[in-house]
Amino acid sequence: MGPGLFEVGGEPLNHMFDGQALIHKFDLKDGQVTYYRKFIRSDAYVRAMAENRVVITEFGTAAYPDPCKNIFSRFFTYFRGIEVTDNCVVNVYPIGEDFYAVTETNYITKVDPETLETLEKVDLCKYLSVNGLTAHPHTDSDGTVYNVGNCFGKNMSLAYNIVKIPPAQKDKSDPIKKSQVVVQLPSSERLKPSYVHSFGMTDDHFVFVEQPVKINLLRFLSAWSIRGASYMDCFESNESMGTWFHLATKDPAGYMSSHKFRTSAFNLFHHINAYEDDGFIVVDLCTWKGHDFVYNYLYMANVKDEWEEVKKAAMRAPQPEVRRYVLPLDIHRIVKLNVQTKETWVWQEEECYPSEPLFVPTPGATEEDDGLLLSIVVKPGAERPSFLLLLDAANLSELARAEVDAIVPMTLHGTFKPR
Ligand SMILES: CCC[C@@H](CCO)COc1cccc([C@H](O)CCN)c1
Ligand SMILES: [Fe+2]
Repeated sequence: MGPGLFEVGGEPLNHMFDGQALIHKFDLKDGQVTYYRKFIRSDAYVRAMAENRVVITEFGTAAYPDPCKNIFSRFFTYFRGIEVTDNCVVNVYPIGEDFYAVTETNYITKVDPETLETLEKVDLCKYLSVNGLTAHPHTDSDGTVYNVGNCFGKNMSLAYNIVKIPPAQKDKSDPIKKSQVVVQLPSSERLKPSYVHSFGMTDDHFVFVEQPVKINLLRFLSAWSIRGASYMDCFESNESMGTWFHLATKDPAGYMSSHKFRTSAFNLFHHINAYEDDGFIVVDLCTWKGHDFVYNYLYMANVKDEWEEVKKAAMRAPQPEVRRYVLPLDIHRIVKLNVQTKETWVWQEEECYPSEPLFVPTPGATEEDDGLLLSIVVKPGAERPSFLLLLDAANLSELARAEVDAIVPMTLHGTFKPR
């Protein structure tokens, strides 16, 4: 899938993601490759061709009111709200035995993978409480499709919904009719959910990265009454949140509210990989440093100059950086991480909640980790619910514990005072 037409009725489409959806097929058969392509007959495309103008507002191009309509009908058009675009310019993927061309709104378009014909426009809002789904689903080996999308509904605080679409049905019914929201994730800011382009999935977990590129809902939900607003006008950067990682379990599906992690600000479009390793979730991402929206560099104007100039300008734009984040699944433990070798040592025990460990160096020590770690551990429900733990700071092996006959409420910080 990709954009194939950047001008309608002599009017340019402003942004790379506004181009009208063109589906391409390279057919490899008997040593021959045959290339086919066809414009998707989305409503956006069909109506633009019929009226010879941009009728449906695209990602970075606002549709202008119908010049043939009088001022009153144009006035009421504004208040009918946006006609969400179905220009499925981004990807094509299978759901059950069908193939859908998609963008990131609530409209997906069933296509015939043989003839590239446009078959049916499907409104996901009929089956799911989402305003859209990403163009990057994950598909399990059994054909179950998982995806995530913004949900502007409700009280707008549960802003991201992970959905599950079952595999092809024996009774040949449409799997989309059996799709469901399996996890709801909270937004860092009630009225400003993050733009989401993709997510991570391991055998047992979902990884959702909440980036500092925000959709200003007040602008988005009112924008269409303001002349000439497009989706791109509704984004803004949160300059203080950094980037948040959220985790959820897959089966049973559930948000892990205690597993929130935060790092420096970056734009994220594509997860590379995510897998589980020895109690950690390894997340590989293609990141773009900073909170300014990288899509601001993708206006067509930036690529219409002389090609050498365009290439120079592209090098001045933000550059992608592959990053690996390793998230601990069990965070009720004491971890030592050698930041050079990435080697880790762990002390943990079921239902134990250790305090911040205190380091006590061995007198005369020369090695930085030659000494003891002291931690006050709370073990709710145990016969002796609290103990002082002594660990060898070099490898976190337990040297001793002193159980006390009292419930020690959780502690924050402390100091070791030598005799
Ligand atoms: C304010 C942003 C709204 C979200 C949908 C709500 O979940 C994105 O909406 C569009 C609309 C048009 C084209 C696109 C393209 O897919 C972008 C590039 N992948 C996205
Ligand atoms: Fe993408």
